[in-house]
Amino acid sequence: MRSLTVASRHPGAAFSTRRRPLLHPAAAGRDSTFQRCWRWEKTQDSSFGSSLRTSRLPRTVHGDILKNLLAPTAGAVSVEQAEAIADLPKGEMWSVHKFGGTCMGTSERIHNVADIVLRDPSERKLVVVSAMSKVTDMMYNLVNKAQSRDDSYIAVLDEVFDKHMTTAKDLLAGEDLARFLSQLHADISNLKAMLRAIYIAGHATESFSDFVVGHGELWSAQMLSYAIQKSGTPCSWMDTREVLVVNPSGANQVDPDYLESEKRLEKWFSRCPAETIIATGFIASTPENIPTTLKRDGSDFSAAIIGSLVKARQVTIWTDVDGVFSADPRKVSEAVILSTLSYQEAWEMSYFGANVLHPRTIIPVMKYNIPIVIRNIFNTSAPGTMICQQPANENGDLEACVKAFATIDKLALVNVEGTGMAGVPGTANAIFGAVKDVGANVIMISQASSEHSVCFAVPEKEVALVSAALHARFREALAAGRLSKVEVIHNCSILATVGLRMASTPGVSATLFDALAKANINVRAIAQGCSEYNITIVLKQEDCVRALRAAHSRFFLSKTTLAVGIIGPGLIGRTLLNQLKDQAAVLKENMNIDLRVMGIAGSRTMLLSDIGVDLTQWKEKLQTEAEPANLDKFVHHLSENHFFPNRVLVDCTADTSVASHYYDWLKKGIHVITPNKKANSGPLDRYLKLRTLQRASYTHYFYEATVGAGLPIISTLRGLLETGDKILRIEGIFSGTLSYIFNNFEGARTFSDVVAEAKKAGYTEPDPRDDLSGTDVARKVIILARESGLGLELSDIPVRSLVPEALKSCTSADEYMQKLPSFDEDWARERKNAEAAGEVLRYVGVVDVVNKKGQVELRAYKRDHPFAQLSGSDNIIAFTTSRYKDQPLIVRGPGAGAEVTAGGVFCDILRLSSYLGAPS
Ligand SMILES: NC(=O)c1ccc[n+]([C@@H]2O[C@H](COP(=O)([O-])OP(=O)(O)OC[C@H]3O[C@@H](n4cnc5c(N)ncnc54)[C@H](O)[C@@H]3O)[C@@H](O)[C@H]2O)c1
Ligand SMILES: N[C@@H](CCO)C(=O)O
Ligand code: NA
Repeated sequence: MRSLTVASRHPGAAFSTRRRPLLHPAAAGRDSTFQRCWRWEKTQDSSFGSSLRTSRLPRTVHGDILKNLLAPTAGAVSVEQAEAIADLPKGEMWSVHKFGGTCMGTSERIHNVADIVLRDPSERKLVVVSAMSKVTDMMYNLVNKAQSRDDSYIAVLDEVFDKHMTTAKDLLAGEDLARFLSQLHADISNLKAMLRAIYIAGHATESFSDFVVGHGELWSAQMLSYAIQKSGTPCSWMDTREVLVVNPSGANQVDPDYLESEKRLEKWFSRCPAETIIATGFIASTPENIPTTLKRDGSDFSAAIIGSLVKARQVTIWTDVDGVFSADPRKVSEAVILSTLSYQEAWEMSYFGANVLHPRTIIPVMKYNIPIVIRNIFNTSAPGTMICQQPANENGDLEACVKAFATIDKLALVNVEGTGMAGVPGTANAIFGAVKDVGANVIMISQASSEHSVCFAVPEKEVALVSAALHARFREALAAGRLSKVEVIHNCSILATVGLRMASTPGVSATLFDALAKANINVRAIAQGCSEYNITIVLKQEDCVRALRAAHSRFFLSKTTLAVGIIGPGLIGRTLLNQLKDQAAVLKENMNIDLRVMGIAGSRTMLLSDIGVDLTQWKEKLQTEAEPANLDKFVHHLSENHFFPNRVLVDCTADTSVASHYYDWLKKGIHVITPNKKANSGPLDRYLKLRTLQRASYTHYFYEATVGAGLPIISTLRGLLETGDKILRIEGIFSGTLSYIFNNFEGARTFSDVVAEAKKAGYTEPDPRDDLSGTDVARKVIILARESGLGLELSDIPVRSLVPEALKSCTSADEYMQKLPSFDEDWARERKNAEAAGEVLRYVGVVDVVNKKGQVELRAYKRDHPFAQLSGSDNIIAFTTSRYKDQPLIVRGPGAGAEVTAGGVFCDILRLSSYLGAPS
């Protein structure tokens, strides 16, 4: 696979390749790596080629000239080597290699190629080579210049000469060098004469051009052959125009004539029995012996055809990538090299933009089950990818059924709809006839069996013509209402999932669509042929990379990648960031969960990252690299990062305005996790709207830490409800702060001291009056009440406030804390009254589900009551239900504090990961 470039499916531009812009800044940083991994193949039918092929001379005239010109190279096999061999040597002993232009780029590389060939222990080796890199383009260029009567073709030809002369001088010596240079001189002077003729005529025929261009291969084959001979191994070179016979079969395509080629090959072998043969790639002859080429990827094709003619043991295509990737590694950093691919899979992959091997390259070898191995010449330790009949590593699991993913961008969907199509033969014919008439290429087609609509994808640049043609073709049907519309959906992409064994394995498509649904990706159209090698999905172009990553991670790594945005790096937020920092590597290693904090937003500044903030330095970076906080920009940054299929915002503020955005975030497909109680205890209609939206979508909203911090309160309640238990009453101490205060308000201690201590310990809300006023507990009661199905508002809960009337008007938490000691006397009195009765004070909340009520109050409990036994910031929550009627289900433990709360939020993040497909 040389590039994962999407080739346009336009008939005329079928094989042009274009380098895509780098998509991932992280990938840009690794440029050197993927330079190596993703080579951009030179285009052999470059723009020069097409213009050259338009003018034609009568075959007989220039055919003769060319036959004569061919004569000098026909002597490539030395007479001394000629020896009659009765049978063409075939079978297991042949190993075929193909080295592309990059492999043959310099004398050093040619030397390296020679080494690789010599190291192959096969009895017989046939090595197909391309021209040195850039030479084919230079050759087309000089023909183009000559036919446009541009004198500078001579300079280009000199350049070509110099390049080969310098390389040969580096590589060869003595007689070999002299022989090569004399051939080179002869060829160049022939070419000069020929180009001069083209210059005078002002045009070149396709055959003239092919003849000129093919010299690149003739020279590289000779140089390699001499280089191998230098080591003492007999080696001949083959001008494949003598052997390979092909017939033109349409625009830019040829069909090999296997029978004729086999005969000629037999003849060639009878003259030259060498065990190591270097053959020219790309070039061939017509049945009339007129030089031609095998067009794009021609050398791969040459190797495959020759491989099939000699029934080779294996065809190795040497290139500059380690093998075929499971997806474009620029888009999916976790893409893996596939050890095997079936012929059909390789075929599908190349069609879908992964330039694995041109499909036609596979046809000749497939017939004889000859494996093709793609290997990296710059990394010979990599085993490469073997394309063969049956993938070798079958382990029967679902994941192995899907081999790879590919994408095609810049498409439009066309939808032709109407009731008049059903049961009317010829509708499809009329639609696609109109499409053909404007020369557009149809990439996928989908029609439901109701026959109510036909939907198909074409390249975006062709859709305007297609739409106009369809409107013209169906004007009457549209006017009469037999067709309701011809609709175009722009900016689409295709995601293709490829795998031979999808056909026989249930659940593949379910898994695929599940991964997409969880990444909140909308599927516009689907196509799967009955071969089931491929499931094609059309989606919005902006979703394409995310879809690719979601699907890839689901099948290949089960790695759930989650982009996390953290809002409010206060006590809980920063504790969570530290916990994430400590645990991220373990999660990645053991659970295949890749958590990336893409941004941290405080109230004044925010820090954004495209690949994930370095959590060992987030605090410093939030100082030095931050920008002014802007929540819209922050959310946009997270949602527009298409490299991460799943996004979650973690709201660690206590802010009502932040909470008011949850609805929009969920709507955008961003999951929300929070310890902030404001959304669930705010206005009931808003809460219900939020829950309704979330329940109807694939987005998740988790808020375990809003009640009892890290204690499993919400999840316990959910478990009871979802399994059909009936909640009768929930009663408990829900405030860590107030629990701490009353557990420690003993002996000589003053109330204000203990409050200050709770604040210092991180139990209180940012403003401790939220705790002391009972509002915080009331919010928790509301959250649990609503969770239990009660439609209560915060104002429905009677609350006993512990904030003295005089302090309610304090403008800040600090002022409140300063003034609090003046009320210590009052508190001491209340406590003593309780103690006199053998009781303790506890601040409790009640959800009375039976009577649909909630309540928050300060109560006195006997010393032996479970509520009197608490310590620290313990919460205790008792669920009385139909099943737990006599003895309530009790959850108890620290219900406030940085570590336990952040731990509860972290737990929600992992819960989300497992909902998204992380292993349990
Ligand atoms: N402390 C606990 O034990 C505990 C337990 C359960 C739940 N909670 C909840 O956790 C949340 C955080 O509590 P905390 O103790 O960390 O509070 P905190 O005051 O230490 O942190 C809140 C942070 O949010 C920032 N912030 C406020 N508004 C913002 C905005 N609009 N945009 C960006 N940032 C904003 C603040 O600057 C601050 O850094 C609260 O909702 C609280 O109810 C806390
Ligand atoms: N301030 C809260 C934090 C936990 O929600 C408490 O004291 O319980
Ligand atoms: Na909890």
